[in-house]
Formats: sequence, C-alpha cells, structure tokens
Amino acid sequence: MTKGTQADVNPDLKKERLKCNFNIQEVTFIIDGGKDKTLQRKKIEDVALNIAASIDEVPEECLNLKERYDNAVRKSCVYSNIVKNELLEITGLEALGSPGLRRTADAFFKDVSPFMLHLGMFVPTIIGQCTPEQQAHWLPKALEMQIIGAYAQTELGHGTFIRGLETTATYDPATEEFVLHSPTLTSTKWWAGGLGNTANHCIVVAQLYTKGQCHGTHPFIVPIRDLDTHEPFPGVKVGDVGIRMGFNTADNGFLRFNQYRIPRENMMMKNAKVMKDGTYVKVARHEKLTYGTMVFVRVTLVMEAAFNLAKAATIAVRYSAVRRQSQPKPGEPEPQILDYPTQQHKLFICIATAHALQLTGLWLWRTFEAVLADMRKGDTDSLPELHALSSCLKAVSTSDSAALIEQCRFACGGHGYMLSSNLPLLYSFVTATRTYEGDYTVLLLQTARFLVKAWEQAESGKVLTPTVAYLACAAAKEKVVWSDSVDGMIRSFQAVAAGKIAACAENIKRLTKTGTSLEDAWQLSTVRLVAASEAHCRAMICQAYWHEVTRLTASCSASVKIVMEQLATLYLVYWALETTGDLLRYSTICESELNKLQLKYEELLALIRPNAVGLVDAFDFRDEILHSTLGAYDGRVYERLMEEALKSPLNETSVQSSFHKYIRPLAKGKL
Ligand SMILES: CCCCCCCC(=O)SCCNC(=O)CCNC(=O)[C@H](O)C(C)(C)COP(=O)(O)OP(=O)(O)OC[C@H]1O[C@@H](n2cnc3c(N)ncnc32)[C@H](O)[C@@H]1OP(=O)(O)O
Ligand SMILES: Cc1cc2nc3c(=O)[nH]c(=O)nc-3n(C[C@H](O)[C@H](O)[C@H](O)COP(=O)(O)OP(=O)(O)OC[C@H]3O[C@@H](n4cnc5c(N)ncnc54)[C@H](O)[C@@H]3O)c2cc1C
Repeated sequence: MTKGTQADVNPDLKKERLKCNFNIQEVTFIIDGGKDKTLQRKKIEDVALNIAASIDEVPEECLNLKERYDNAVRKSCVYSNIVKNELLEITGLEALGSPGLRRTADAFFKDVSPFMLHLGMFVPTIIGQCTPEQQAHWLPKALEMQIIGAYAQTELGHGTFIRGLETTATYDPATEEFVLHSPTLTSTKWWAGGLGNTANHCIVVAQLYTKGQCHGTHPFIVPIRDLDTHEPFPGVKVGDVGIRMGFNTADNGFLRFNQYRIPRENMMMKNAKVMKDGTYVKVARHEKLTYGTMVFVRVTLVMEAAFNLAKAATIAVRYSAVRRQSQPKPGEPEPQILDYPTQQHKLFICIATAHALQLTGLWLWRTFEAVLADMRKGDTDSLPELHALSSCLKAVSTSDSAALIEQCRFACGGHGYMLSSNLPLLYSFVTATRTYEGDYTVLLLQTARFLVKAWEQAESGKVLTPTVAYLACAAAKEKVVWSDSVDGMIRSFQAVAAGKIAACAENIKRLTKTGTSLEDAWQLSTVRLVAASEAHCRAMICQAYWHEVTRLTASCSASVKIVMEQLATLYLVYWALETTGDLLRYSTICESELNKLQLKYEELLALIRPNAVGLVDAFDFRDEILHSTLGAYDGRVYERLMEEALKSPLNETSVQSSFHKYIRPLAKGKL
C-alpha cells in the first residue's frame, strides 16, 4: 500500500487506524494463504510497480477507444517483459494465474489487458490439453511472448451449448492437414479476448471430422496472423466485436475460416489423437476432459471474485470513514457515514464475503490440485464432484461479488458513480464474470445434476462424496432443530439445501410417473433446481469459510481470532436472515428466534465497526492497484476528486469549439 507520510493522512482515517484492536498483518497472511505468500506477493509488487510505466498521465477513461487500446498494448508489453524477465523467476510457472501476478497486473490496467487471455487461457490450455512433445514446442514460444494467443470457443450462435458449435476441422490424410471452416454466419467465433487485433495464434474449438465421421468438439492451435506483418493469413477473417459494457481494452474478437489449412500436429492431442491415416484414437479416460481449461478457470474465478470485492470494500469503507453527512443529533457534528448502522449493513457483509470467497477459493484450489494429482495417475473418479463444486462456486461467487460491488457503489453516493472511484469499472468487469466461463443459471443446473443423483444415492443408503455427505442425515426427512450456534446455523443451511434437493427429486419422480419424459420433467423443475443448487452452494461456503477460519486462526493472536470469527459469524447470520422463509420451512426456527437473530446481527455490526478500516487495510492493496480517488490509503478524497476532474479533456480549454459551432448560432437564430 502507498502509505505516504502520516501527516498527509485524513484525520478521521488516522483515528480509525488507532482504534483497530488486532494485528493487521496477521489477517493479511491469512488472506494471502500464508506469510510466505504475502512476502512473495509484496516482492512481485515491488519489482513490477516501482517503475513509472504503469502510470497514465491522462486517465485511461479519458482516451478514445483506439488510444485506450494502443495504451493497453504498450503497457501489456512492458508488463509482459517484467513477467518474463523477472516475475516468473520468483513465482515459477505453476504460479501463472497466481494472485500475486493477478494483483500486480491490475496496477497497469484499470480495464482489461489485451494479453489477459494469453496467460489466463491460452497458456493453461497448452499445459492441460497438449502432449509433452507439443508442450515442448508451444510453451516456450508462448512464455517468451514470441507468439500471442487467444481462446476461441464461443460462436455467434452458441456459447453455452458447446456440443452445438458449428466450426469444422476436417482431416485430410492426403496432406496430413486439418481444414478449418466456418460454414454459417452463426459459426463465426465471437467474444475471444485479445483475438480482434492482438493475437497471432488462437486456440479454436471445432467439430472434428475424420474418415467421414464427426467426433465432437476438440481444441486446435491455429496461427491466424503473420508473425512479422501481423496481417491475417488468407482464409482467415478476424476483427473486433464492437464496443462493450467493459473489457474495451481487451479487443474481444470475431474469427471466420474459409477452408483454412493447419498441420495435423496442431490438434491438441493429450486427450484424443488423429493418426496420419485419419484414424481417431481416444486417449482420455473421461469424456469431458477436453473441458479441462474451463474447470481450471472456474476454480480461479472464485478468488478473482473475492479479490475484486475486496477492492470495492476497501474503497467504500475508507470513503465512509472520511465522508461526513447529515445531523441526526441537533447541535452535534455530522457523523462519519460509517457510523450509520445502515451503512455498516451495506459494507461489512462485503468484507465478510470477500473473506468467505477467498478462503473457500483457496480450499477449492487445493481440491483442484488433489483431483489433478489423481488424474495424473489415471483416476478420474473425483472429476464429477470437482465439476459440480467449481460450477456452483463460480456461479455464486461471481454473482455475489457483482451485486456487492454495486452495493459498494451505492454506499459511496454520487462520488461512487465517478469512473475515478473505480467502482463502475470494477462492476463492469465482475458482472461479465457471471456470464463468461459458463453462465450463472447454466452452471447451477450442472451442479443440480450432481445433487439429484447424490440425493438418490442418499435415499438408497449409498456412501456419499464429502461435499454432499450431509444429505445422508437429511434423508431421514425430519426438520432440523434450529440453534443460532455456528454449527447449528450450518446444519440448518444444509437442511434447507437437502430439503430443496429432495423436493426437486420428488417433483421429477412425480412428473415421470404421470407420463412426462425425464427431459421435460427436468425442465419443469429447473426453477427449483437452480434454487436448490444455490442453497447447496451457500451451505458449502458457510461450512468451508468457518472451517478455514477455525483452522487458520488456531495459532493466531486472540484478537485476530475474535475479529475473524465475528466476520464469519456475521456472514452466517446475514444469510440466515436473508433466507428466513427457507429456515421456517426446513428448520424449527420460530419468530422469537428470528428476533434474537436480528439482534445478534446488529450487535455484530457494532462489534466490527471499530475494526472496519483495519479490516480493509488488511487486504493490503497498494494505491496503484486500487486506482481510486475515494479509496486511497491517505483518504485525500476531495483533493483527488478535484485533481482527476482537472485532467478531463473537457477542462483543457475554457470554451469548447461546439459553443461557436452550435450554441451561439442557436442563440442567434442562425443554426
Ligand atoms: C483469465 C480468464 C478470463 C476468462 C474469459 C472468459 C473466457 C470464456 O468464457 S471461454 C468460454 C467458456 N464457455 C463456457 O464455459 C461454456 C459453458 N458450457 C459448458 O461448460 C458445457 O457445455 C455444459 C457443461 C453447459 C454442457 O455440456 P454438455 O457437453 O452438453 O454436457 P451435459 O450433457 O450437460 O452433461 C454431460 C455430462 O458431462 C458432465 N460435465 C459437463 N461439463 C463437465 C466438465 N467440465 N468436467 C466434468 N464433467 C462435465 C456433466 O456433469 C454431465 O454428467 P452426468 O451425465 O453424469 O450428469
Ligand atoms: C466479457 C466476455 C468475455 C468473453 N471471453 C470469451 C473468450 O475469451 N473465449 C470464448 O470462447 N468465449 C468468451 N466469452 C463468451 C462466454 O463464455 C459466453 O458468453 C458464455 O459462456 C454464455 O454463453 P452465451 O453467450 O451463448 O449465452 P446463452 O447460452 O445464449 O445464454 C442466454 C440466456 O439463456 C440461458 N440459457 C442458456 N442455456 C440454458 C439452459 N440449458 N437452461 C437454462 N437456461 C439456459 C442463460 O442462462 C442466459 O440467461 C466471453 C463473454 C464475455 C461477456
């Protein structure tokens, strides 16, 4: 964080920091995943950010579209050089998507880097979908930035339904090449980040045809532009998809092929091969291993959601400590808006959710690594559970994060609407994460498939996998006895999830018994299935969050343990109050217990209040990463707002040319 001198710090923020009663650094270590991770992150930030290239003289948002893109490419190149020459040495290859690198990149771009998909999906797909020989060929080139890649799966006509993609890759044994073709308008690849103008290579997901037979979608590495001239190759049509709500520096692109040929070896062959004579050989032991990059990215998106929400919470809490408004008691000074319980209600759940998602995200990452290790030994048994887990966690974390970032903007009143607060850009970025890498509803329905099967196993007394083990108790169909202890609340959330899953399974059974097809019965139950999946995910987050807090604070100082437990309890109570209807239905909770719960919530807000600024300081964001007039460490909110306003191109002259062209002629009746 950029602390400046104490003398520069807003006096209210200074007082807030004196009030903080826990060791901030210890909480930072927990959030980063350990002291070593914090030190590594700081080292990365020091190396990358102590150069001026990350700083824009004119704010990014004041440039026109083309200037913004060019500036983003310039900074991407500077940043890539730093990653390649210095940072990978510190982190190692496995840390490519690591929070340290991710955070640092954000200092360079307010919006999104045109290289984001290169490191975010192109390189991970080479690692996950190529044979060792193919990796040896492509990976060094990609890491050295000799080639720049995008990931083109989605088409104009299909994003969700991958099996419906229309781009074809037809094998020609005569030349040992694949012929890529876009047979219809809707088969045009659409959306891939970095594809429009930046990438010279692209991973293309296409329907594989050989010996006259279609074998479904497979990934191919496709050179699309000449490395020297950057001109698209004949047979390739590529461009930008047009202006978007956010991501405008990420040149999301379209791509069409006209009978375009690539060598056979450019098929990514870890999971399936086409031999020289055109024989198709399946290598993978699981049908869906070609979807592996998506699972990887979904896992990382949970921490991405936490990270962006933590930024928004830092901005809004610091601003709320500086901002004073209204006069609830006559004759007394205007309070800091952070003193209003309604403001605490808006903001403390954001801090708690950032913790919940970060700790759940770290746990999910470890689960992912364990499944990967199993798969390296040829065991794919735990893949369905990982898919179910990563699908619902990606959906709920990105959705919660987007909603709460918007809440942070509301909490900052008018100034939150300024782009210089960075809250609008954060929102436009995070709301896209709810859609990409699998839409919210679609992913919850994927988890629901797993849950309904698990319910059937529970009913028949079979052993259940860990994340659904709670269904075994629920199969007894008794209402759970409510208790406002942490364990009691988690049990009740599980009872709600189990009750909803059971209701879905029963509904499907009832419909099929009366002659409805299984597919139709499923569709007729999807509104409930999404709700059941969401309830399951919430119960899982509550359990993982509490479990991790208990584990990680076991050796911490008492004050850190207290504040971490207060936040985690706040998260649980908040969600109990948000879902009272469900609790009344599936637990024994009654009105007096609900009133008690409301009181407990209000007490927690008051307990957390003195530590609020300390808690957001513990996220440890440097000002360069926050990019916010409202959220900087020193709290010079009004000065920064004025400084940024003066950078607007509309302030370069005192009179705009449009006055002479239009306004004056209008006034004179000469227009
Ligand atoms: C830095 C990063 C920035 C990222 C920027 C954004 C980049 C992108 O957006 S790239 C494009 C991402 N696109 C998507 O995510 C598309 C979403 N759609 C999908 O994932 C799938 O097509 C999906 C899952 C909806 C449906 O797939 P489909 O092949 O039709 O499977 P479906 O028939 O529903 O299910 C078949 C079985 O496969 C299983 N399955 C599906 N996906 C997976 C998976 N990934 N892993 C394991 N199993 C899976 C299902 O659970 C199901 O199992 P069962 O039959 O036992 O219940
Ligand atoms: C900023 C951004 C960046 C992206 N980057 C990339 C990239 O780099 N590479 C890439 O390949 N793609 C990329 N995408 C595409 C992205 O992955 C898709 O947009 C996403 O998977 C959703 O697919 P869709 O657009 O086809 O939506 P649709 O599937 O058409 O969804 C529209 C609506 O239909 C609903 N729906 C669809 N199917 C079902 C169903 N079976 N049951 C119930 N409801 C359903 C959805 O819930 C949604 O409400 C990007 C998208 C965005 C916004």
